[in-house]
Amino acid sequence: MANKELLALTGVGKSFGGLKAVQNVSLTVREGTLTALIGPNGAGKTTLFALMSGFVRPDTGSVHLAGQDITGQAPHLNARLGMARTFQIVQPFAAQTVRENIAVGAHLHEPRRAAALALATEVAARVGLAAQLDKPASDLTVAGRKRLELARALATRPRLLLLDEVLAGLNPQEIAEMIPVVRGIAQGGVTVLMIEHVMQAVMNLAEHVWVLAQGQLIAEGSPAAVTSDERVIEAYLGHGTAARLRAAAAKEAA
Ligand SMILES: Nc1ncnc2c1ncn2[C@@H]1O[C@H](COP(=O)(O)OP(=O)(O)OP(=O)(O)O)[C@@H](O)[C@H]1O
Repeated sequence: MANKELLALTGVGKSFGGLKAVQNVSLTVREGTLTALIGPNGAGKTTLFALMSGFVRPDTGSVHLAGQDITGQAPHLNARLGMARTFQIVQPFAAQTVRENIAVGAHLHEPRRAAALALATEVAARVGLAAQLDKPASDLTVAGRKRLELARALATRPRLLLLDEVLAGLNPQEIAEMIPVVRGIAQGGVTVLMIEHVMQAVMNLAEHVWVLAQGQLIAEGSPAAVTSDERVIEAYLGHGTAARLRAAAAKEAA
């Protein structure tokens, strides 16, 4: 039997002035899945995350979390319902330790300081930051900051985690090290939806992929299916690319 619907978007749209950043997007994220949202630069992915999580109110359509209408509801209320989000640009409290930074997330459900710090320690182990807990956040490398961003979100004990390019800016080795961290989070029972440009990670991790181009969903399916979809190739590489690639392959085979 298919898993329960956790997040459902119906006809969601948002314009900025004359620019239709997201248009009529409907999709359903099922509980316990690890899925991805991909698309060329400026396709509307981050805006769609903002619409899901309440940072931006949609002009049209609705957003439901576990059956509850949360359309336009403020992010901190959505966080209480179990939705956490990371940001592309990581901004830790630089002077605070890694443990204290993670505890900020833990305070969502845990008012007691000692308990929040204990949860921070536990979460740090899940993202490979256990050895860095007492360092100031400013000492972390880019890869470390990405892990910290993940840990802060995880410390809110989310049911649904929205990851906005957690692999951006990492080198191939750091990416390879981060992939099992993300998989481990999903295996721990958190539903994960990630925006990701690193296709190796999408192929490796996602069981289902949505493709956004110019604000609209143009394809969805398994990673293998969407990356061989002509509309997707054209959206990334420009009109006529699929035909050119086919012609080049035919020429090579001849
Ligand atoms: N607050 C805003 N005001 C005006 N325009 C915006 C705003 N936020 C996003 N946009 C525009 O909406 C479009 C979609 O942007 P968005 O950041 O959602 O795309 P993206 O797919 O996340 O891109 P990238 O992969 O480059 O991060 C872009 O043309 C962007 O310039």
